[in-house]
Formats: sequence, structure tokens, C-alpha cells
Amino acid sequence: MLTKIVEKKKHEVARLELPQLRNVPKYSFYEALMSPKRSLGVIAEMKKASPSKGVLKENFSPIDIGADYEKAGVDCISVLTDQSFFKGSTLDLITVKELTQVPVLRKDFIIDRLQIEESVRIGADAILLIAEILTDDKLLLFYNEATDKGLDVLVEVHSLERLFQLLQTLSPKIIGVNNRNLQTFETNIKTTKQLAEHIPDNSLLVSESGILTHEDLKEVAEYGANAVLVGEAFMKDISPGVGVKRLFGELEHV
Ligand SMILES: O=P(O)(O)OC[C@@H](O)[C@@H](O)c1c[nH]c2ccccc12
Repeated sequence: MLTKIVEKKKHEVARLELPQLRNVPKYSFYEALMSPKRSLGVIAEMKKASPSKGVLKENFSPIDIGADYEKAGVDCISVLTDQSFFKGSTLDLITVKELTQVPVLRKDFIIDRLQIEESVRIGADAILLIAEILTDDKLLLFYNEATDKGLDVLVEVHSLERLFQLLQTLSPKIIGVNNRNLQTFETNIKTTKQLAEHIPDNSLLVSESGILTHEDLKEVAEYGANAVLVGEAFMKDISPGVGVKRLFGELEHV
């Protein structure tokens, strides 16, 4: 599946026209995760659909979701901008940046430098770089380029092997352990446990994907996660903000 997504992305990048630079206030993604509002940082994701689960939210409104997340006191918002597989768009991110005062992560499959410039222009505060789809050379190049352009970077990794490899050339300030295998789409939050002890002490650890319940949250916190990245659980709750509160055990049964 990952190969299919990357192939499609190559075609999209070949046609990519850079938008105008938008002048929006910048918020530090890193700082927000360094001083989370709750016991654990939360990056709340908006995604309309995913290749594994299909449509997650029918009446998908980035305006409403962004406002609801902000009201629920999330630390950061992640916006899926991939159109073909996740039904997102860069316009969703632009909308969220215009309406909220929360750092925003652009979540996409970045395989080309042009997408980094595009992320800057649409006003993203941070980008995702997926180690599994980039060589070490590219990962380092993109990491430095993004940082130079004022973006924070969440470096995502799924396997221990890939983690060891990338740590030889790069020490990311923020490392995301994706509990989902992007080839098979299976999630297992024990992935966080497996990788956590090998994450450098000075990197922030974000546990990503498959975190559905308060129990899951406590489990990844025990493994040493500093923050979580959650999408599906929030998209499927009665409202995204209620989902945030439920995950943190701040609600009884709503
Ligand atoms: O909806 P979930 O299981 O809570 O997962 C959120 C996020 O981690 C997931 O959307 C994700 C993690 N890495 C990605 C890379 C590309 C697309 C999507 C993702």
C-alpha cells in the first residue's frame, strides 16, 4: 500500500504548483509538546478518511473540528493534506491556520523538497517526515531544509531497524513511533514499547496511531511516550473535543 501511495505522490509532485505565501502567525510545535497542557502532549488529527478504515467522518468540517479541538485544549493539530487516500487537502490546513491559535502539523507523504516549500507557504508550523519512505540522505537533507525554513519536524519511524539506521546520521528533536505498519495497516501499541528504550533521551517521543482508549493512553505513557498522535478515536466520537476528553479520562460516560 505504501508503495502505491508513494507512486501516486510522485505524479502529484510532478504537477505541483507552489501557492502564494500566506502570512499567518507561527506557533512552535516543539515548544507546545515540551510543555503539554495535560499529563501527556496531544496532537489531535483531522482526517476525513483513511485507506484502511474508509470514511471516518461524513460531515467533515475543518472549521468545526479545529474550533472544537482548540476548545478542548489540545497541544497541536495534525491536518492530513493527502487528497487521494485520506480525502484531505492543503485548503484544510489553510483553514485551520486561519481560525486557530494552535501549532499545526502538515501530515502528508513528503518525498520532494518542493513539498517542504509548499508547507511553508500554506502556513504549516511543522511537517511529518516518514523514515520508511526516505533514504538516510534524503531524510537528513529534508530535515535540515525544513528546519532552516522555520518548520519543526516530526520524524516518523515504525521499525527498530530503521530507527537504528537513521540515528546514525540524524538526531531528531521529535521522533514519532508509528504503531501502524504502513504496509499492512495493522496497529500494535507495543511497537512504542519496543522502540522507546532506543529513543535518545533528548528526543521527544510521540506515540502515533491505534490509540483508542484511556487504557491505551496510559499504556503508551508507561512506555515513555511524551505525547500521542490520535485521529480515528476523535473522528469517530460524538464530537472531536469530547473524544479528547474521553481519551484523557475526563468524562464519565457520554
Ligand atoms: O487514526 P489513528 O489510528 O489515531 O492514527 C493517527 C495517525 O497516527 C495516523 O493517521 C498516521 C500516522 N502516520 C501516518 C502517515 C501517513 C498517514 C497517516 C498517518
